[in-house]
Parts: sequence; C-alpha cells; structure tokens
Amino acid sequence: MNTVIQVSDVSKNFGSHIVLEKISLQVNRAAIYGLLGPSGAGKTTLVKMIAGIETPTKGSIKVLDTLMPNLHNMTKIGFMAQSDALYGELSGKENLEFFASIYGLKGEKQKERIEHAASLVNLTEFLKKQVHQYSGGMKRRLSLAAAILHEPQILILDEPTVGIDPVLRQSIWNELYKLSENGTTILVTTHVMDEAEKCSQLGMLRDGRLIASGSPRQLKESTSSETIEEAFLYYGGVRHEN
Ligand SMILES: Nc1ncnc2c1ncn2[C@@H]1O[C@H](COP(=O)(O)OP(=O)(O)OP(=O)(O)O)[C@@H](O)[C@H]1O
Repeated sequence: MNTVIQVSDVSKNFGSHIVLEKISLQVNRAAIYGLLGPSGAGKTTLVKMIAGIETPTKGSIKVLDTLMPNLHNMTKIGFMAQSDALYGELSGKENLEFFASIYGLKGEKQKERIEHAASLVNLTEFLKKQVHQYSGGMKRRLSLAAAILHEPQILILDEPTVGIDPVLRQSIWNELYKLSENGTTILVTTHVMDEAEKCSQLGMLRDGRLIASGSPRQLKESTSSETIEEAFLYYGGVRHEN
C-alpha cells in the first residue's frame, strides 16, 4: 500500500465561514509532503483533520486505509501542533517522559528514545530546566522531540521550524530526510518558500483551495519559474513575507 494519506473532496466550515473547499490530495509512503500557503489559507485546519483532531464538514480522509478520526490510528501518527502543548512547570525531561508514557514507552526503551529525540533537537543539556524558562525556539524543539518519541509511521508537523535558527533548522531537515529514507511519511506545513523546496511533493493552498500540487521541480517547470515563490504567484498565490 503506497498511499498513506488520502484526502477526498474535503470541505470544512466553521459556522458560515468556509475555511477549506473541496480539497483532494494524496500522500505516498515516505514522501515529505509540504503544504504551502499564506497565513489563514487553511493549512492548520487541514493537518488537524488529517491527524484526526478536527472532522471534515464534507468529504473524507483516510490514513493508512482507515477513515479518520480513528483512535487506533492516532498511535501511528506523531503530531506537532503550532502552539506548543507543553507543561511549563515540568522540566523538558519530565515533559518527554509524560509523552513517552502516553505512547506506552517504558523503562530502557523510554530512556533511549528520550535521549535520542533530545539530542536530535539539541536540548540534551537543557532537559533539567523547567519549560517555562525555555525560549520559544526551545519549546518548538521540545515539541518536535515529543512528536517523534514513539517513531510514528506518519509525522505531521505544523510550522515546525518557526523560531528556530538556520543552523538548527538545517539539522532538523536532515533528520526529516533520514526519517523519510527509513519509511516515515512526513506532512509539513510552511509559509517559507525555501523550506517548500526541500519537500518531495507540494500542495499550494490559498483561501481554502488547493491551487496546485506536484513536486517542486514539476511546479517550477510547468510555470517556467525559477523559484517556488514565482510558481506560487503564477498559480494565484499572494506574496507572503518571512
Ligand atoms: N476553531 C475555529 N473556529 C473558527 N474559525 C477558525 C477555527 N480554526 C481556524 N479558523 C479560521 O480558519 C481559517 C484558516 O485558519 P488556519 O489556522 O487553518 O490557517 P493557516 O493556513 O494554518 O494559517 P497560519 O499559518 O496563520 O496558522 C482562518 O480564517 C481562521 O480564522
């Protein structure tokens, strides 16, 4: 089974506000699929539905061939939300222990996974510190560590590198590549064009509609663009700085 995420004709309204309209897309195993779009385009709402946290108003979403939301599937998904769901009064390590125990990781395995995830995001030496003393970027990094603790088959990351410096951002991307080489399917939202270039597939979202999709190369070639930003503007995206 190559298709891991199948979104079919999905619309989402909040009251009378139409946030997403007739979105269809599929993500194959081990892809790094980037959802690119300006603030308010509907990226977060879409990934929350794929993660099973929100439900579509119309249409359906299947993850690993199972209709979402589905509790069992949620153990196979690592989700890093945009706002960090961390406990400020606990230390970084205690936060990771909490998430590890939710995922059923115990004893030596738990210790090993926490050490690995913390070193990946360069937080090893800060693990004893209380999280309310962390900077915004450190909290992002701790959230990312929490999302990968249980080695999920699918990793969904909502703007994972906001507030993270370029060097660490690159090391996080290197790790995402490694995870994908080992078969993890990654869905990542971003409004940063150079990050979009790093994805194997892209979906361009604007005003709740998927305006284009394909590999970065296909999107550039089919619009005779030098950059993804140019391709996005060609398809009707609005320019979004930073
Ligand atoms: N629970 C909610 N109730 C009402 N409106 C909502 C809710 N969640 C999101 N929206 C609206 O849906 C639209 C899309 O929001 P969403 O957060 O999905 O966009 P986004 O592309 O992720 O933007 P950003 O990059 O700023 O997070 C916005 O207009 C937002 O105000």
